[in-house]
Amino acid sequence: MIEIEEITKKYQDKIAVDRLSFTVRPGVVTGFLGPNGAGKSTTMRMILGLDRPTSGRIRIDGRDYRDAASPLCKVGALLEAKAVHPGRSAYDHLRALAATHAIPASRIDEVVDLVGLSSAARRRAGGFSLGMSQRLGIAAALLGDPEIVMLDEPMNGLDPDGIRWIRDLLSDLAREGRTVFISSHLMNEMAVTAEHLVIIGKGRLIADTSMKELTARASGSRVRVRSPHAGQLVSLLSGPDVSMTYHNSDRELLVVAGLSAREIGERAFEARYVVHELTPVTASLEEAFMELTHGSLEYSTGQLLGDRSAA
Ligand SMILES: Nc1ncnc2c1ncn2[C@@H]1O[C@H](COP(=O)(O)OP(=O)(O)OP(=O)(O)O)[C@@H](O)[C@H]1O
Repeated sequence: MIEIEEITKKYQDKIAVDRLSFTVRPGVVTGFLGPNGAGKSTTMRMILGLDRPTSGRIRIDGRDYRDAASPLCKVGALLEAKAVHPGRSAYDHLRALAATHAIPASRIDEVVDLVGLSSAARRRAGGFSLGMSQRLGIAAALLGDPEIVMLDEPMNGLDPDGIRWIRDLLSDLAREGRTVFISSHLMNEMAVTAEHLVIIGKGRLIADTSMKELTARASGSRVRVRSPHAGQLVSLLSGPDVSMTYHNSDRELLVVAGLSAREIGERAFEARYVVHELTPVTASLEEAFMELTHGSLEYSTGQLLGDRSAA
């Protein structure tokens, strides 16, 4: 378990992380989301003890990470895939890491196999593609068979096969009871990989919620209605708290907010209008994310324009 309590990180005048608190629990994959510059990498570096919070406290299974006797076996992390000596082979890179923790050579073979690098393990890591470097970084993170796995943008550079592979790997690790914490910009991938989400913007917590709750909350009560009487339904359903989107390109389709599918169906039935579709709309993670982080973007287009007009 990772417990973050009120951490703040300042770089001179810049507040990168601002009184952030959340807990990452074992047994589920937790996604860490936020727009560029939100403070994700800074938070991950602080969890690993690579950066010190200006204030606040981080505990790993109840203790400071720096107190752990064998850090690689406690937390396996991938922060920067390209941070590997370019002249070393993948195998030698892992062997050097293993030596610091008395990890046997058999474990190196296991992780190399697990990440699908067996045929490339003797090649220089400097010549690796981003996808291969990611696999090597993940192998290094898993080397100590850690209870906690923390990966910064692990899907970066992976092809669709690679993404599916990492998705399955992360679910397996969580199912084994490990704590799995991953950041990603790929919303749609996060939607099918993470069960729980921590969303930050400008260093602050925006949401700490399950994927299901988040998309349900963002979807509101929109309903897709398909009917040959869509025009008449607009008049029938209109009311003070109801808004409707009528598509010029598809005259049978209506999207209604403010009424449930049940209410719409009953009213249409009473007025004897045929309805071919009544679908409650669930927001995609991307839509939910945009809705939540709107206003938390460090460099949004609107903000840039605003800054210019003020100058
Ligand atoms: N060493 C540093 N010195 C000064 N400012 C920094 C430093 N590291 C990070 N920052 C600033 O802190 C803020 C958070 O950066 P961070 O890299 O943690 O964000 P992020 O969410 O990981 O972004 P991205 O998704 O773009 O990687 C940014 O405004 C960044 O410019």
